[in-house]
Amino acid sequence: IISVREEEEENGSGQRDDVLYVERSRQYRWRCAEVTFACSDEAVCQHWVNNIRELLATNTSRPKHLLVYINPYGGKRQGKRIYEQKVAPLFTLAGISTSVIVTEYANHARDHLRTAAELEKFDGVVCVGGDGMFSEIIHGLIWRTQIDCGVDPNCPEEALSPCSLRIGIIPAGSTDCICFATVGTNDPVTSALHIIVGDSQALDVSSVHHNNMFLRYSVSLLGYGFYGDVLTDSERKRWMGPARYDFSGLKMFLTHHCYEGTVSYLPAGGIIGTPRDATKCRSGCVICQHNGQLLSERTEKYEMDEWRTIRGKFLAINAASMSCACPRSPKGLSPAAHLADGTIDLILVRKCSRFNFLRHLLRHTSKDDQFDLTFIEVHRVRRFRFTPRHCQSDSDLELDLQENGKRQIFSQICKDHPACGCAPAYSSWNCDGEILTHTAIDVRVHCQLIKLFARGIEELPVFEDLTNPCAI
Ligand SMILES: CCCCCCCCCCCCC/C=C/[C@@H](O)[C@H](COP(=O)(O)O)NC(=O)CCCCCCCCCCCCCCC
Ligand SMILES: Nc1ncnc2c1ncn2[C@@H]1O[C@H](COP(=O)(O)OP(=O)(O)O)[C@@H](O)[C@H]1O
Ligand SMILES: [Ca+2]
Repeated sequence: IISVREEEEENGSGQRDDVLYVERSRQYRWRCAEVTFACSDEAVCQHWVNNIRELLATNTSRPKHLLVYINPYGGKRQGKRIYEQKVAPLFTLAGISTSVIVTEYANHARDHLRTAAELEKFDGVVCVGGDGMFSEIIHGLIWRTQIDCGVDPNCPEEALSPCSLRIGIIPAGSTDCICFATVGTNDPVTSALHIIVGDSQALDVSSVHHNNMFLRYSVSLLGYGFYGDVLTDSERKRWMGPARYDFSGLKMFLTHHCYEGTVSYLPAGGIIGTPRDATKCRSGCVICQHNGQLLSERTEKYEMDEWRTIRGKFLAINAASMSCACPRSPKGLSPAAHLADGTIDLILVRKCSRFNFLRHLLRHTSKDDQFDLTFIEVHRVRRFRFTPRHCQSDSDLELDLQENGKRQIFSQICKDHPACGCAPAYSSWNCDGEILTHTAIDVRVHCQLIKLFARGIEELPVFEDLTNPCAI
């Protein structure tokens, strides 16, 4: 139930109650529906209304005051309109009060959250925008929480304090994969209803460091090579809107650059689940519950796991903290990844032909397994490091020089003179849609650090039969 309102019958014969409630619709969408109860005895009617209101008021998981940030420039620049027309009226109906901030510049929301007075008077934060805007919000919120709890947010070894404020995402960006992968659809009304009913979904957050210096947090995709290059190229084409990713995607597919480097990772031992599982992370996921519990009890256990190292030439290195499902790929980059199990799926795409890379890409859009190819490796990890070949340690470099002295010198020349048309030595990291300033990184997962107003994707009934209320 969203809310209830009473009305006098027009002919004065008793009273009517209109109950607004959530109705499930196709493809994980939710809608606001209305049912009217009438009674000739006004006292009985009033009793119904009071009871429902009391029940709603005592429900502590439902938010009453929300802090809303709108990015007016995300996606198709419709954030403000979407919020005002589709979301605000529902919040009003549900009796939720809001403080709304329309951002004026990049990082406005992040900086505001870091310093906002009386943050504790809110029950949650709402982000109207895309993955980049969501990233701003978590950077503000996580930083603020650590300072308030006396934890050093810059130290890579610190156990971070979980954030108590939940975050709601109203999708108004270009990819919106965090919304899609936690709700099942990118629909502002559905997201608003998940906020109103007070849903809660924990989410893992990865911290990214360079030489013990904090760079950023990530919740969806950390991608080097292909996805890094697509993002770098697409930023110059923001005027194209969300289509910029398809354009740059095709361009970088044709460019076909591969990058050399070393990946080392700490496998996620002792947990259940693998990246090749057929079971997916769904509402109330038992794997997330089990692994989350395990991690909170035995932190020293996985300290004993051994680091493994892989050197090679890669078209892409993708670290998916969640499935990264989005409208472009409804099953996502790592279909069996979990939202809150404390692990990342590390996907290595080794150098291969354009034809083979296309086969891999196309499988993101069909039911075929994108990992079932000889040049793909996937590992479930808790921590990983990456070093591009050209900034390895001196001893590594000496080894490389002995191996291939001439190439080393030539690639340096190429880096200084990019016009020579030779392949670049470095890509960049795409961190939830933002470019990282460093290529050598150390990544660590913080299990269930934040919470969303969502419940994970719901298991669909075998037949999505909307005429049968029992089936939904
Ligand atoms: C040929 C079809 C290939 C389809 C492959 C699709 C895989 C898509 C997986 C996308 C994972 C996205 C993970 C999320 C990233 C976002 O954080 C991030 C920021 O989002 P925001 O703008 O909302 O703030 N978004 C992105 O980095 C965008 C990545 C989009 C990649 C699109 C790639 C398209 C590839 C097209 C290849 C075309 C080859 C055609 C050859 C004939
Ligand atoms: N008022 C603003 N002006 C310009 N940029 C902004 C503003 N508010 C937020 N941003 C930035 O816009 C970028 C893209 O936002 P996002 O909502 O993710 O849209 P998209 O999905 O289209 O990339 C983010 O990096 C965010 O920091
Ligand atoms: Ca995870």
